[in-house]
Amino acid sequence: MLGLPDGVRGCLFDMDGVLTRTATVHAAAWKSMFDEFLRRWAGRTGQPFVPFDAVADYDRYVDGKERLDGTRSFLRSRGISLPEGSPGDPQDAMTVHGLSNRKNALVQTVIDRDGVETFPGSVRYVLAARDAGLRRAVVSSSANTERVLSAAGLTGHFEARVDGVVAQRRHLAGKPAPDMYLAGAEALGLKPSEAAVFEDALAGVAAGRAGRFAFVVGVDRTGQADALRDHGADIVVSDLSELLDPRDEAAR
Ligand SMILES: O=P(O)(O)OC[C@H]1O[C@@H](O)[C@H](O)[C@@H](O)[C@@H]1O
Repeated sequence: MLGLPDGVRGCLFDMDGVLTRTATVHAAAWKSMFDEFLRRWAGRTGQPFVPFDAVADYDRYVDGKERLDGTRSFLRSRGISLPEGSPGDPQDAMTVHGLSNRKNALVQTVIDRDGVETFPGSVRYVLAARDAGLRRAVVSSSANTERVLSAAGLTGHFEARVDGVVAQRRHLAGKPAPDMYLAGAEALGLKPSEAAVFEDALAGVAAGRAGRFAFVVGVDRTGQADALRDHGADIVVSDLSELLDPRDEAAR
């Protein structure tokens, strides 16, 4: 049913890049923040300025991870060590929290200004899953999940949400650890062997694999199908509508 193996009773959807067209908003905000920082860092250290690559660096170090983990992971890739700082740090502070706060301000400005677009094929899939009696949760590293789902008009489509805010409150390890997806399955009353994971990020498919979920669907929006498979996707599609029965699509 719906392109899923028998025995699957629920779906765990990542949000940015799977349900909503917000992965590009995040990638642009990361680039803008890191390039500002890297210019300052080059001026301070005398090393050349090498910009953040919004595709390669984003996919490898940042995508799918909680905000602070993304900041730490990219800085580590450049051999840069900054103090952690604290959550209230100003946006120009040269700390992990300061850089992360700057990136979040950029994301929120764009979301509030431009709103959020969905992927129509994903919305059709979620509705088909509901009609088929499958349970549905959103499992996103983003602390802006509630805001994004609401701006996209999707809030009512899901029975549970495990996001960056919940993960912090419950001390859940971020993706690529499986903990957030395990919490999503639990919130739906399902075992991992009864749930499918839908992910566009390498860290996310790795989390699905690590949690031994029934099925991991890799959603390839950027031409990284092989990498999604290598990190744990059982199947890769470019849009969730590919998993829908064309007859159901015609009737919808
Ligand atoms: O900064 P936020 O909204 O808490 O989101 C954290 C991360 O959430 C993930 O869903 C995105 O793939 C990342 O790009 C993003 O950085």
